[in-house]
Amino acid sequence: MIKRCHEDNALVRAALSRPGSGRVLVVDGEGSLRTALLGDVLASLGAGNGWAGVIIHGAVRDVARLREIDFGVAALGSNPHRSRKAGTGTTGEPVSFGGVMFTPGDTVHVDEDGVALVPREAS
Ligand SMILES: O=C([O-])CC(=O)C(=O)O
Ligand SMILES: [Mg+2]
Repeated sequence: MIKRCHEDNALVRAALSRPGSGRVLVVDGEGSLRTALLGDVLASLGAGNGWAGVIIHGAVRDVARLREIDFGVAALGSNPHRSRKAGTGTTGEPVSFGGVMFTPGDTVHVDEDGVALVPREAS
């Protein structure tokens, strides 16, 4: 989980550089569609490190290539602009967006229609 990485994807790269063990990285980009928090390079990095995918409350880019990578991507939209690499945000805390609180250990189901969350207590 990455909280409040507004138009800054340094923490996304850092997280996807570590072993994913089949997990989904949840990223709270505070809903900004002005810069992309992930593209094909970071998606390939995550796939290579065993991440199942990402849920991004923000934008991505390189969409045509993302479709070819075995890595799930759910995002609000796309934008070709790059993000800052300053390291804004925090890692590991619960994050909340779209009226949903994501807590480490929850299960998520994602398809083309959207995201469904199964809280840890219910699974
Ligand atoms: O480098 C970035 O900031 C995002 C990107 O385009 C990629 O991951 O391919
Ligand atoms: Mg790229």
